[in-house]
Amino acid sequence: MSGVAVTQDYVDDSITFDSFNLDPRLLQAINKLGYENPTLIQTQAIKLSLEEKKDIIAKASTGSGKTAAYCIPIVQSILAANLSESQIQSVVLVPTKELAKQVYDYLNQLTIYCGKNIKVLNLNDNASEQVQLSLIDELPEIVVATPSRLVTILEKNKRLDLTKLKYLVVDEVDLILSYGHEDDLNTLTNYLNLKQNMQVFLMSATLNDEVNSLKETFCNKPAILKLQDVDKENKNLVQYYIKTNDFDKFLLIYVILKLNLIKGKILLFVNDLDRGYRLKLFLQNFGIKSCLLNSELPVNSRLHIVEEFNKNVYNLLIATDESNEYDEGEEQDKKQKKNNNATEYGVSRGVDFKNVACVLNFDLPTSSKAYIHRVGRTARGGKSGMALSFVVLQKEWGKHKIATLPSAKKDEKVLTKIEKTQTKLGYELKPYQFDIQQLENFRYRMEDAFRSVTKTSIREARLKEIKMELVTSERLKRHFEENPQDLATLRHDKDLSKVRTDNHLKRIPDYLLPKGARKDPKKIGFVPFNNPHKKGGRVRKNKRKVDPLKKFKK
Ligand SMILES: Nc1ncnc2c1ncn2[C@@H]1O[C@H](COP(=O)(O)OP(=O)(O)OP(=O)(O)O)[C@@H](O)[C@H]1O
Repeated sequence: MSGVAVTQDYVDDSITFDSFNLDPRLLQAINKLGYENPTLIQTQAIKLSLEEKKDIIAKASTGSGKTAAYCIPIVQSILAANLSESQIQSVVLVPTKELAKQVYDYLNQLTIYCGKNIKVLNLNDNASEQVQLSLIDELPEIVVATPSRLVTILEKNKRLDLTKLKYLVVDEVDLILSYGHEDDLNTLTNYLNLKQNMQVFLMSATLNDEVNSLKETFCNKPAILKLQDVDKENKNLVQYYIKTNDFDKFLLIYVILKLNLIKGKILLFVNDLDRGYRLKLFLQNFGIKSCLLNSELPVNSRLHIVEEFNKNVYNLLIATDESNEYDEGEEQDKKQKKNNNATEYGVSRGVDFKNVACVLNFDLPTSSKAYIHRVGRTARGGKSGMALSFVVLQKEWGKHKIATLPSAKKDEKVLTKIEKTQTKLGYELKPYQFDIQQLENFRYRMEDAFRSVTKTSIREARLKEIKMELVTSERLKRHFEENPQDLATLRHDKDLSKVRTDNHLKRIPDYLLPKGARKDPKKIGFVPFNNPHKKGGRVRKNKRKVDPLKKFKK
């Protein structure tokens, strides 16, 4: 990731990494990553951890560099201790396999110049149990795992000794707790020498009440870092919403994508599995390619999809966010909570998606917290980004049965909460003004395409996709290490079962385009969509550069 920088707001440019007295091997790796200055959370965490040996509870914005904030002190301490015999010194707990791989890869980058002095093991990779056991016997200095995986291995294999552990990290701690890993964490306490020469890091962009109980169990007078508020004047994330109805969401997305109204890569969120397939099939009618990311896909495919998306192979990723988190005070249905445990929720939470221009909430999340994590997938790594959310008006909800999503009934309520939280963080959500009349030209084509996607076609597509991905996943498994080049041919954005031959829908006839765009297709992105007569209906001129929603001009 050389040349990449986090959003300037977070960077602590009064300090350089040299000032932490880090081992030259680590400094060189940080250099290679392209980091010039530490972020605020990194400065604080590195100092507190290395100089004061403090336990740390950190709440810092998405994309503010929390991973390095705990990885750098860990790697530094291991190098400084220079133990003659290796031993398992650190455990990093993360909520998903995706994050396990991400943190594992990151640690490998940080330790690239450390030779065999630091071995990192990902307990959630695909290696067979035999292989994993032999890797455990090699006593890796750092182990990355989900809590459930770690506990399974601990219970099965007495060779995994964590009594000499020096560092324990729980990343995305509120998510780990919200979704039933408490039992695993409690079991884990039996295998640790808690509060005895062990430093603990609890990290997240959002924290909940349950973190307090964890604090009592695991931490010893922790330093609590809250680095949420950044410079209010200099925001790289612009946020819009559109109030609409269930059915018109499909019209909006069709027009936005077909007319290329958003420049750059889009990460689109839907709230349930079938909707992801419905949307993909619907867009397929117009020749719009997309790639799905959901918990049902084999993990290898998921990892590969994220990797390829980060390499800009796909422009549109439809992620299913089944987390359905609730804000504090909102009673969460017990059944729902159980369901969340069963599925592997949050395939996108915490994932370091690169260069996402727009997070598009096709379905609004159910909580302001989930919103923070979703929109935090953009405006990372020094880039600007936008979030656009479709919000279903309560009075419109349920009028179009097939297009309706149960959670959307509360969209307006959730939006109010989101606005409140974002205001606290110094952000503002603006209504995206446009002239709905101009969309109407596209309505019959949208309806045509919508009708072609039936329940049966969704079911078939889902089955086909999983079969396809299982095959891909097997190939990925075998080839992941040996032939990375081969992977390029394994695309995940292929069309799903043909719903109908809809070639006529793929092309937009000239007469349907707003005047400014006719005859010159290149002009499409600059067509007026806003009603210029409406107050506030235009995007301000000087916003054009940072605003990925293109301005329309006659
Ligand atoms: N000091 C730095 N300078 C430049 N870039 C950095 C720095 N620290 C981290 N980054 C980069 O910023 C991006 C975001 O970092 P990271 O994934 O750790 O964020 P996070 O705080 O964990 O976010 P989330 O809460 O969403 O998981 C990564 O691509 C990372 O490599």
